Amino acid sequence: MAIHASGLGVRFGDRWLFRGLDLAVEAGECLAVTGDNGSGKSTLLHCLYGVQDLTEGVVTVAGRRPDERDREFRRAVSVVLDDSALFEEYTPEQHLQLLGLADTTALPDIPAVEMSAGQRRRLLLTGALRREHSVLLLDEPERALDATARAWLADVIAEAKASAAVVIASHNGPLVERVADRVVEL
Ligand SMILES: Nc1ncnc2c1ncn2[C@@H]1O[C@H](COP(=O)(O)OP(=O)(O)OP(=O)(O)O)[C@@H](O)[C@H]1O
Repeated sequence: MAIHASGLGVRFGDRWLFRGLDLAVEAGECLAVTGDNGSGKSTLLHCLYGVQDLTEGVVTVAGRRPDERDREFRRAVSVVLDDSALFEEYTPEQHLQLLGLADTTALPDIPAVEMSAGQRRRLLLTGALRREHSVLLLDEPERALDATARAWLADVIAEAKASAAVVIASHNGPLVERVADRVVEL
């Protein structure tokens, strides 16, 4: 099982965001996490990437305890959690070169700092989707994308699912409908 979690719980102060959550996702599957603003979707993805401590429960991702400082873990797990993971002075081509990939994005040849929110999002998603991975974690991947880019996104997630276990947090009904095999509502 690529992602296995049992009895997950996160509490901030005296409020449990979620508790007693069990998850199992294998390669070839996409789990969508849905729920209102503030229900804990991003927090759950952060737990799966090891950047948020659990209050309760046990989780393994790609056979390991999530820890973003662990090279082997990072090698297996591709993520887009927010838009901060860009080098502001680097162009799309330079970003993709860092991953050993050719630039096929058709994004403008300008530094990230000058790009629009949707262009930044597409660059991050392209890097995460095209680098090798066995687990893919995407937090609101549709954020800032126009209709054309949302259609592209649904296609590339459906493709990625063939060889990876995928978890997306999303507010986008059509995307969830298209790519998700199962939905967990927080
Ligand atoms: N480190 C923290 N300390 C205290 N509260 C936190 C912390 N991180 C998140 N929260 C709270 O937990 C709740 C859930 O946040 P989270 O970002 O996981 O929700 P979400 O479902 O992703 O929301 P959205 O749909 O708006 O993106 C929010 O009320 C947030 O303020």
